[in-house]
Parts: sequence; C-alpha cells; structure tokens
Amino acid sequence: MKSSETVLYATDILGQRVTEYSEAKSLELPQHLTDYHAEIVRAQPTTSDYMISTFQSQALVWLARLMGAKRVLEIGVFLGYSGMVWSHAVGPDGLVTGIEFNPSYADKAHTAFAERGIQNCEIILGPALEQIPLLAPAQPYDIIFLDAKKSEYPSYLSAILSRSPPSSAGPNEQARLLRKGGLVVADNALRRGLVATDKPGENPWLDLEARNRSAYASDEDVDRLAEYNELVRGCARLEVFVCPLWDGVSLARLVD
Ligand SMILES: C[S@@+](CC[C@H](N)C(=O)[O-])C[C@H]1O[C@@H](n2cnc3c(N)ncnc32)[C@H](O)[C@@H]1O
Repeated sequence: MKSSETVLYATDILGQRVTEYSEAKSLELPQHLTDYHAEIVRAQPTTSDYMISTFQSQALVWLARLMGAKRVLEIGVFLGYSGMVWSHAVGPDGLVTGIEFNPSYADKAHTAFAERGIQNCEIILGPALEQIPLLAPAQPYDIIFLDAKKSEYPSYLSAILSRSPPSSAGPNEQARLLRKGGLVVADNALRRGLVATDKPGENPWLDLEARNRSAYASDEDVDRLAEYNELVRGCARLEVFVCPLWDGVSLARLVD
C-alpha cells in the first residue's frame, strides 16, 4: 500500500475497515464522550464536523496520558466535546482551559459540562488573539490545542512562543505559557490535503472546495496553514511530527 493510501483520505473499503479495526483495538473512550459526540452529530449535522472524531480523541487521550499532561489550553471550544476529551485525559486533578469567542457555543459547552458533572473545564469568552496574552496559568500548560480560526494559527504560535521564553532568557518557568517539553497540537494542519497539493486530478476535495467554500476552507485558511507548517518546521525551538491522519494533526514539542 502506498503511503498516500493510508486511512486519512482513503475512501475505499479497506481504509474504512482498517480505521474501524484500529478504533476497536485502541483504548476505549468513556460512554459520556461517545454519547455526546453522537448527540451533536444527530442534532447539528451541518456543523458537527467542527468536532474532532472519536478516533482522533482516542489518540489525543493516549498522547496526553503518555506525557502525564495535567493542564491543557484549548483554543476553539465549540460545544465542548474536545474539552471533555481533554478533561477525561487529564483526570479530575487536571485542568482544561478553553478559549471560545461565540457566547452561544460557550453556553452550550458549559451546560454540557455541568450536566455530566465535569468540573475541570473552564471557558474564557473572547477572541483568542486578545485572550492568549492575558492568560496567567498557575503553572505552564502541558498541551496547547489549536482548533479555532485556521488563518490565525501562525499568530497563535507566535503568541504562544513569545509567552514561553527559552531557558536562556532566565529562570522564569512560572511565567511560561507552555512548559519545556510541552506540545502544540494543531488540528486540521493538512486541510483536506490542500496544503500538500492543489493540482487538479490529485485532490478530490478541490471540486468540493470550489463548490462550497464556506463549508470547508478558504484559500486564506490553506495559505496560513501552510505558513504555520513552515514556521513550525523552521523553528529551532520546536520538534514537529505532522501526522497524516484525520484532517492532519501537527504535533510540535517545545524543546526549550
Ligand atoms: C473547529 S471548532 C472547535 C471544535 C472543538 N475543538 C471540538 O473538537 O469539539 C472551532 C471553534 O473555534 C471558535 N473560534 C473561531 N475563531 C475563534 C477566535 N478567533 N477566537 C476564539 N474562538 C474562535 C469557533 O466559534 C468554533 O467554536
């Protein structure tokens, strides 16, 4: 099988079966997460693909647990599904802080947390680029999850890095936003593969994009995501792996 035929963009039966098999053989998500995901898919069919999938959730829980993560900053909350995933990953003694600029989404997420007795998720209301500089976590985050405006990813990254100075800048660990060894996890880093190819005949999403721009990605989104991937790859303080699953997930570790 060619690498381009992995589960990410596969529409063939084998790709589906491999994905189902991998989900079934990976760590189990608790019922409240799978139920809430299914509830949103049923109730909000046109926007439910804003959410990470349950399969991606399994990977993120595994990753957070591998790191022993206890503090997660999530930029882009929507209805709180991925916040609940991080909440589960960090456990009751951890904390998930979300930033969301849509008050109606934030309300619904708060309600969903309360209905499920989830007490370790908080939401800051406002535009991410205004709120990031105001954050003052008691301890630096272990993971920062980018899932808000795609065209702002490069700006999120520079805001995070400028608030996370290297050790050489002095003993200022408490003031850092992201701890040394922490991860910037950026969802949709490949955006339907458009960052990799927009040649007609190579990317079946091109037709869909042209017909329905608003549902998928604008040229600006794709250009800024490509810029984000370049910036991360070129940054000496970050070590990155771009995972070609789902819509692409960039995993960038802050080395210093
Ligand atoms: C893709 S959805 C997040 C989905 C969520 N992480 C999940 O998987 O369940 C993106 C969210 O980011 C919010 N958003 C977009 N731009 C934003 C910004 N500049 N500041 C804060 N929130 C923003 C949107 O309102 C939307 O709820």
